[in-house]
Amino acid sequence: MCGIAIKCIGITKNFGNFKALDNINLEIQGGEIFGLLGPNGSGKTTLINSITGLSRPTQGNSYIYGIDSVANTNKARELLGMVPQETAIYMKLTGYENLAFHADYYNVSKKVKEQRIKEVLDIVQLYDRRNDRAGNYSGGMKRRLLLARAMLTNPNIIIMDEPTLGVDVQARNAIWNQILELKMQGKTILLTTNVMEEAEYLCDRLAIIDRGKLIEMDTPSNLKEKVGEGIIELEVSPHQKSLAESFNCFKSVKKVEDKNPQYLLTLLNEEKEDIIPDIISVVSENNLKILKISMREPSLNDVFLHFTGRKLRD
Ligand SMILES: Nc1ncnc2c1ncn2[C@@H]1O[C@H](COP(=O)(O)OP(=O)(O)OP(=O)(O)O)[C@@H](O)[C@H]1O
Repeated sequence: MCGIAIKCIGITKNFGNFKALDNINLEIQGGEIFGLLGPNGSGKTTLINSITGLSRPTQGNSYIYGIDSVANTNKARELLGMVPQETAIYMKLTGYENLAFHADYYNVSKKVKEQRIKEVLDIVQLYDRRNDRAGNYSGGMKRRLLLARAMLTNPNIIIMDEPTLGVDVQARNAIWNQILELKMQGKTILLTTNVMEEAEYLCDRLAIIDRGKLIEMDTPSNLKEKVGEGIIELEVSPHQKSLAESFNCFKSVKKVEDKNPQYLLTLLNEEKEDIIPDIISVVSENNLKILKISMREPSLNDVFLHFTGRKLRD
């Protein structure tokens, strides 16, 4: 479905005196994979709960394809599938029974129920294990069962709260592939994550969330471009504070950070290749020894640090 799938206007959420969300505005286009990237406690779950109508914002409104998700929660939810963070599964029921229960709850007609459950179990590769108790599934299998459940009613939008939380690399890759497959089918995906590799690999656009505020919103590559063209990591012996000032004089250096024992030099777009010999000269003029020097592309961690002054996972 094209158009604006999810829209938040001025979402603020207070818990007592604590402001968990502060005036969040965003628009997610149909067919996008959109990520909310932020550390633990930054407000990601609170925001998706506001979007799904699970929690009423103190101020502001969210719309799912134009339907107000608080005023018209049931109608908005018909367009949504939700993968919650907690393992909200009936552990004593089998995988199949969990889905059948959900299908009945959402009034999936008897005629299509069995076929649809088979389809979603096939997609998440749990069909062979359908008759095992969900309590005996691994962490990755439980998350895949939740994904199957979210897909059961074939919703246009799937919202996932930390889709790969606590799963191993193999299960993570399987979930990532399933998310990309959903995008190929034209679904809109909103996910939360504090894992930069996940955000980078999956998301068309990201909103950086920190302490309840939306700090920046763009594609991963544009966000990285906003930081700079490259990052040089330099370590010298002995570490000398005044060196940072010398690097600041280079015209292709945008910012120098002294993260003793390392200096981090963020580079501007031009002339970045020429800078390494200049750095080496300055170091040797000061009679210091280079222990390490390397240049790399900015990461989403650098983006987070740049915009918030903190690391994503401090
Ligand atoms: N029901 C509540 N009552 C009081 N404070 C709450 C409540 N729910 C969330 N908070 C607080 O709001 C802030 C945002 O929490 P939230 O769960 O949205 O963060 P998050 O970014 O999803 O974190 P995580 O990555 O750990 O899931 C936190 O400081 C949390 O303690």
